[in-house]
Amino acid sequence: MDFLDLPPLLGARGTLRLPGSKSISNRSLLLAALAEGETVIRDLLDSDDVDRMLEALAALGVECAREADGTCRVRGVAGPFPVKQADLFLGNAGTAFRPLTAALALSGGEYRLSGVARMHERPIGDLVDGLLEIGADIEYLGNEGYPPLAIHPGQAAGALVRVRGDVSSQFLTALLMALPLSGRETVIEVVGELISRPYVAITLDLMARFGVEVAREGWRRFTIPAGARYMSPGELFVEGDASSASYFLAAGAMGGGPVRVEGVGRHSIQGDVRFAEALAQLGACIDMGDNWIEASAPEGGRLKAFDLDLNHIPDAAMTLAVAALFADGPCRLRNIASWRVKETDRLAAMAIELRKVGATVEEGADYLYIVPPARLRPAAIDTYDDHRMAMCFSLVTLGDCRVRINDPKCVNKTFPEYFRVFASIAQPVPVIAIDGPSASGKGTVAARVAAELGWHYLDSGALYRLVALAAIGEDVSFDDETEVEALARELPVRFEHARILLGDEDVTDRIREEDCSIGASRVAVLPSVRAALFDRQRDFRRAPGLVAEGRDMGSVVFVDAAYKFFLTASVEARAQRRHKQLMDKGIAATLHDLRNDLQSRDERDAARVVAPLRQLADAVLVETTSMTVEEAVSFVLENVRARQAREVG
Ligand SMILES: Nc1ncnc2c1ncn2[C@@H]1O[C@H](COP(=O)(O)OP(=O)(O)OP(=O)(O)O)[C@@H](O)[C@H]1O
Ligand SMILES: Nc1ccn([C@H]2C[C@H](O)[C@@H](COP(=O)(O)O)O2)c(=O)n1
Repeated sequence: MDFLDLPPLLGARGTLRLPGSKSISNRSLLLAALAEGETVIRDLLDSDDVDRMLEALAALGVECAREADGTCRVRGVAGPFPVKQADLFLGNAGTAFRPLTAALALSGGEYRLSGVARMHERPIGDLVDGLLEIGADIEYLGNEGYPPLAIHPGQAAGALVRVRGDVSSQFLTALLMALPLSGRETVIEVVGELISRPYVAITLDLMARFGVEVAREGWRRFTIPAGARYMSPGELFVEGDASSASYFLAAGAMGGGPVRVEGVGRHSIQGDVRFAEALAQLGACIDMGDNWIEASAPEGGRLKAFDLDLNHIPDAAMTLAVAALFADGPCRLRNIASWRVKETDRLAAMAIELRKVGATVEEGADYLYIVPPARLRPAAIDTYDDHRMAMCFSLVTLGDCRVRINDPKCVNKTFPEYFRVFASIAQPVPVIAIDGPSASGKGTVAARVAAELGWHYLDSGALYRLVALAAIGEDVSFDDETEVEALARELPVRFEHARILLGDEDVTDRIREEDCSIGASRVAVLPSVRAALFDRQRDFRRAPGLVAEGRDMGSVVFVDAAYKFFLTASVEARAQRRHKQLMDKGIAATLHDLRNDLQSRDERDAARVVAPLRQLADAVLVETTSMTVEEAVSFVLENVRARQAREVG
């Protein structure tokens, strides 16, 4: 399984340009295709769902020319599609599948529409029923009520059509966009309460831009006038995606901010801009311009607990489920039953994954009740082939908590560049990685640098020494990888101030003895032991920062460390330092033996296949043979501070 590890963050701030709205992109493409004249669509979203729509339109005889800058020129066919036979694969793109079903039912041809397995689990029966009512001929090729579909030439002709509004507003959208093809006056009556109304508002707004004005009586009855024909508006700009904006606005509210998104603003036609209002209700500071929105943390720092009906912003509401983890009390998200028929059953998926990071969650038929944990827990998040799950859970990192996002490429559905853009506003908890050979002084220097900065300190070598000690205690051979790995996974270790406890035993000095030194370098060559200690080491990364020392801090465990050093000294100097260190502790050793032992450990550490000791190209060399401890500490601190100053400047 492909995955992406995201580090814990100190905060978020910055400005970004949003990708185009998926809803507007796919609606615009279809309307431009059915219209008379050429439409130049600017800032079209570049994503999987839009690709599916473009492929379908090409197969149906519509010329669409896409340019690198996000412009797409569509030569409209001025009515039903000219190609009368086609087999269309629409992936998991609901915004392509539903409207095309309706438009093809009125195009008088033989068509087959299919998608990925999940698309075949998403209901379409209510739309098909509406189309059958007006004379369309549609056949289910799999399960009744679900894709795939075969559409045959029918007599679809308008008049009166009824459609349910309480499962997906896309059914109504599909009928609205397709029915002008009949040329007759058609009335659509919504049965049941219409959900996600803002999405229908987008449809009506875009239809009007293409010259078709729909008369609306509340949200129950819509009349398409006789003789309605789509006419190209010439040029059309796609707004930034308001649902995608929600992750960044939430990041600003949860991570200090300000975070500004460009591409949507107070005149947006997308309902999800109202996510900003919801955030404001949680106490976030929101500012809005014509084409931007900005969010910062509440005055008191913490978001307020909430109980909200979120029917009007079903997609952006998912972001609030993660925001609930940052609230000052339990939160309720109500009226979100539509989540169950989206890319996955989002109610179930969200509940499962929120629990993984420590929340207590009650999952109702149409609500979630979320009790935030006192402290978030690192977890590997499953994303269910749902782009929004992946994007939402990236925000957990703002709780000083690392997360692993499984199958991160699912964001390609709507926002292929998401993680790159997220990284551009993220402020990771900084790491100073100090690697080097034995007895070079890296432990002494790292501990002092950490104390000076008030950061956390990781002595990664101690973990390998502890594994060696556990192996000695359990009489396990250092070469028995399976047994040693099991010990490494279960290691009952606690770091308490300057003391190290294994179980209840204080082993701070014991692990420095020679048998543990040699054992540590032997167990450290075992790949599964290194893997077993990987997350344990990464858990030391906490605000305000971490100084980590060892052999592979900069190369493997904290590859993204902001500051990397390679601290070394001649083997002679190191042997003398170790000799003095042992003498001071009253431990007998000869300089000759220590020198040999250091050399063989260095060779083993440098020669092993996994995570060998080496100086990285991006690590600053600290050659300490003729430096005092104080000089080495000052060198590291000055280097870090100089770079911090450059970054701020
Ligand atoms: N620049 C230095 N000059 C002189 N002595 C030093 C210097 N740096 C460290 N020392 C001393 O060398 C000894 C070994 O240092 P330390 O234990 O920090 O090394 P290390 O690289 O962490 O070793 P190991 O990898 O075995 O854990 C300590 O007693 C320390 O005080
Ligand atoms: N990141 C690390 C840290 C240590 N080791 C190995 C190599 C050493 O021989 C042994 C003990 O380390 P020390 O306490 O001397 O720093 O553990 C490693 O492979 N990777």
